[in-house]
Amino acid sequence: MSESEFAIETDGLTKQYGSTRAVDGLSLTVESGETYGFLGPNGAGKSTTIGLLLDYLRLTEGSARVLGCDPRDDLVAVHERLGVLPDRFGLYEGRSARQHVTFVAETKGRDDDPERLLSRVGLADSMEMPVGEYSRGMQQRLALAMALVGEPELLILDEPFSGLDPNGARRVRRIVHEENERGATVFFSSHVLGQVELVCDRVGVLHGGRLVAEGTLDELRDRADLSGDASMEDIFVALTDSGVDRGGELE
Ligand SMILES: Nc1ncnc2c1ncn2[C@@H]1O[C@H](COP(=O)(O)OP(=O)(O)OP(=O)(O)O)[C@@H](O)[C@H]1O
Repeated sequence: MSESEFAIETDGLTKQYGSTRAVDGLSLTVESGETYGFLGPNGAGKSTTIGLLLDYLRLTEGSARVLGCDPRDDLVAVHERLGVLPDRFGLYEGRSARQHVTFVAETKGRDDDPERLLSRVGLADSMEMPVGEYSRGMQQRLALAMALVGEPELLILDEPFSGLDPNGARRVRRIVHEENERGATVFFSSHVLGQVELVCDRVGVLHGGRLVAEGTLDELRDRADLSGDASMEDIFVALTDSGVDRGGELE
């Protein structure tokens, strides 16, 4: 276990692509054991941030720590303790879901039961089918099952609700709850605001590569000057569409 109280810490994290600052001086902390929703409109920099946390991308400035480790130095150690649902995941079309999960378990040196994990994501009945025959939502759920292998300390999920029907989304919400109950930290990006509202302890709102707000839903409502029954969508629009100062953080 890490000695850090933070599962994720970034300080001035920046990624420059030519003239585009995809992530611009991002400083955020995700506490161990919390469920943190990383929200932002298309192009806000969510996937780029996740890529930097996982060292899939090289940062331009600043720093990141994941489970107390610098991902640039401790890549293998960090990845063993992580479950990741990437933005773009690759599957072997001719292989079954069972083979995919078994492969991940072997790679991580774990003995998870593939059937149990695939049941959790609702794929038990189709786990022997070639995944090339899966729908988009089924592939997404398989990718989540692969992320769950080895009871990771930290789950980093890029848009876990994309492509899911309401039943699939409900199942994923339940998994997020269960993983959190078992003690895992869950960090996920989304623009599906309703899902974020239902599962997150805290939310960070990214806009133009910068954190425009961070806090509990109640704190964000206050910051956006909205009433107590304002939805996550109201908050999101107020914070990303108005003149709220960029980079402000909640107390
Ligand atoms: N490889 C790249 N080269 C140049 N610009 C890039 C590259 N990858 C991302 N960008 C730019 O960086 C910015 C942030 O993109 P990113 O994919 O991180 O956003 P996002 O919040 O994940 O968006 P979405 O919700 O649409 O997935 C965008 O302006 C995007 O065009």
